[in-house]
Amino acid sequence: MTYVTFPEAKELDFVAIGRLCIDLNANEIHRPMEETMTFTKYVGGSPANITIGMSRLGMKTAFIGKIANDQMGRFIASYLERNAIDTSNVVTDRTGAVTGLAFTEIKSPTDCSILMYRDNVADLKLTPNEVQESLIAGAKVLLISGTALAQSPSREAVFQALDYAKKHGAVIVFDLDYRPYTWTSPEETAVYYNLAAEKCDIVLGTREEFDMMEKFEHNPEKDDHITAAKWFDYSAKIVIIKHGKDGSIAYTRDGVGHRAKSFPAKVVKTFGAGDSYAAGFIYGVMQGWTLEKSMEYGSAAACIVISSHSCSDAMPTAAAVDDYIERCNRGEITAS
Ligand SMILES: Nc1ncnc2c1ncn2[C@@H]1O[C@H](COP(=O)(O)OP(=O)(O)O)[C@@H](O)[C@H]1O
Ligand SMILES: O=C(O)C[C@@H](O)[C@H](O)C(=O)COP(=O)(O)O
Repeated sequence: MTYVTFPEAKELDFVAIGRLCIDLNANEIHRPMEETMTFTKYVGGSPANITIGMSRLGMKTAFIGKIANDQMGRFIASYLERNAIDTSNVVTDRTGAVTGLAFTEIKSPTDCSILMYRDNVADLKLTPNEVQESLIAGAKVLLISGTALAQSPSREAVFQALDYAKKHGAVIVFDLDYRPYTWTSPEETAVYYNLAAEKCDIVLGTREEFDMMEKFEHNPEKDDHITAAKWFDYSAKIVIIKHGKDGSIAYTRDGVGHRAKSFPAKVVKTFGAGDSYAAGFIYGVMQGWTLEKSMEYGSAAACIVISSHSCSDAMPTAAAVDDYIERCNRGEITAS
């Protein structure tokens, strides 16, 4: 059964809009940030990670965003280019804005946190008139990410991109990617998330992220069915609610909740799971696979990334995901 139809005659498979940042992942793991002395630098930012994941899986990709006019911004642009991502709509800021930094703390495989430095960041300065209509017109999928809605003018740039995607028939994916520190109030957050979600074909988020969106709803039991059903009155065809290592459920308009098996992983850190899952899942549905198989693919990609030190740089190729699934099926990989 096909739940989403992707436009065929478009040369670009996937374009994402949102933040391009730097992850600084602790080298000395299993200790608090206070005791961490060295970090490894990677490209970061959830939509950037997903785009790198899609590119590694063999998809033709592009990114719409804004980078700082400094060494970090140039590092990001060159990493995207080396990963075959079209950067023609990656704009350089001219106002002195900086690159967002995410310092990660890896206290244990289950206790990880992120310390964000996001004052005056370039990514939130993308303006609507910098979004290229022609790029979105030529793409099968537009992915938006919630953090870009946190401030103007990036917020308006995302709504402009949504408008172009609707006009040109791109499938719109919304990764909720809720990062509270970028927002000023829960009410503002819920309003803008809901306005954007109304326009999207596929909505992906954790239970906690959907809870945030239900600020003005009545769902006391945090029932996934109730959460998903709301979006089928708008544009959504698939709503995925993720539950960490307990897996995820994809709801469809027929009321069915599709579940897929998850895989064991030797977990180094928890972050990066959602981004790699999104890349694997979107890749799968674009191949015409069942939702279950696509979710499995996303889960296996997530296992590879959480077993690694980075998010972006660890994004697997299709051969690596296939190999991981085969090794799990042969019982060669066990949980940590
Ligand atoms: N410890 C784990 N072991 C195996 N798979 C995991 C683990 N944590 C996450 N995953 C996989 O990654 C997916 C997304 O993870 P989740 O933690 O829900 O997202 P996010 O990183 O956005 O919070 C899950 O649905 C699951 O398939
Ligand atoms: O999104 C960011 O700015 C930081 C990411 O690069 C980071 O590594 C991360 O948190 C990944 O998010 P997740 O996949 O939702 O766990």
